[in-house]
Amino acid sequence: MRPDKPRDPVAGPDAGPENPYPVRLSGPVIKGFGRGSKDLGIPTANIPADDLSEQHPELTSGVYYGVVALDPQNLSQENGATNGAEKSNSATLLPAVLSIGYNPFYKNTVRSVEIHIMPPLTQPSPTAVAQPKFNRLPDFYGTQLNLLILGYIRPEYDYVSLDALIEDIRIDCEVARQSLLREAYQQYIADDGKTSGQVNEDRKWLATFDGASAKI
Ligand SMILES: Cc1cc2nc3c(=O)[nH]c(=O)nc-3n(C[C@H](O)[C@H](O)[C@H](O)COP(=O)(O)O)c2cc1C
Ligand SMILES: Nc1ncnc2c1ncn2[C@@H]1O[C@H](COP(=O)(O)OP(=O)(O)O)[C@@H](O)[C@H]1O
Ligand SMILES: [Mg+2]
Repeated sequence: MRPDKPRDPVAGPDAGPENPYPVRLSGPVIKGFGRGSKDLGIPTANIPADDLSEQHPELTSGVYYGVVALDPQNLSQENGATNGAEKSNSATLLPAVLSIGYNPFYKNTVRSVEIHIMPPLTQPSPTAVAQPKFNRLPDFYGTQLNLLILGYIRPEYDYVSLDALIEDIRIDCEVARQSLLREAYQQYIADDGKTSGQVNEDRKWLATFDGASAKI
């Protein structure tokens, strides 16, 4: 059960991602149990978790933050995730908060990787208020998703109620946002012209789909 104590406003060191982060994950967006939008009002893009334990033993079950890119070739033109960009080769990098594990509140028997994509950091946060509106984009099932995990937030918990789970995910969104707004993390999303070699490599990887490098 979730411990009854206040949450830290940020997670991970201010200086930037610490070993083993950044961690790269990618896969096609698949169907989950259909609860994210329906039960919680919080859509999560699920990607396959089959090889996770072998490929990434460092990713223990829990909540993480990072940056995602969706393959622009597979997104419809009206999809908000492209920020109105044409159905072309330009990938948008967006902040994300995700859960890896068995969702103890729902007692799943299979592990899942579920990513909630947040609005750009330049927009006001819709989850900073007590009556949050979680970000909703047009559906993008089947689209390739690249994810760079930059830090760990907390373990997964069971909750006394659905409202308590939703409130903790709302706080996760705020922790992810405040964590990513730090200079050493923001450079993964917004190119300030000062990015170092490895950060550029990670940004390039994020925008690469099926061997083709998309423009960012
Ligand atoms: C940031 C974040 C944190 C989450 N934390 C928990 C948690 O602590 N315990 C839990 O049971 N589920 C947690 N979840 C998972 C939700 O229960 C899950 O998104 C929901 O069951 C939707 O599943 P679906 O994609 O299969 O429909 C979290 C999800 C997100 C996006
Ligand atoms: N902000 C968002 N973050 C993640 N997925 C979103 C978002 N907005 C819309 N979606 C869409 O909603 C789907 C997830 O909804 P969800 O209710 O969790 O269903 P499922 O159980 O199939 O994962 C995603 O696969 C994606 O197509
Ligand atoms: Mg989902």
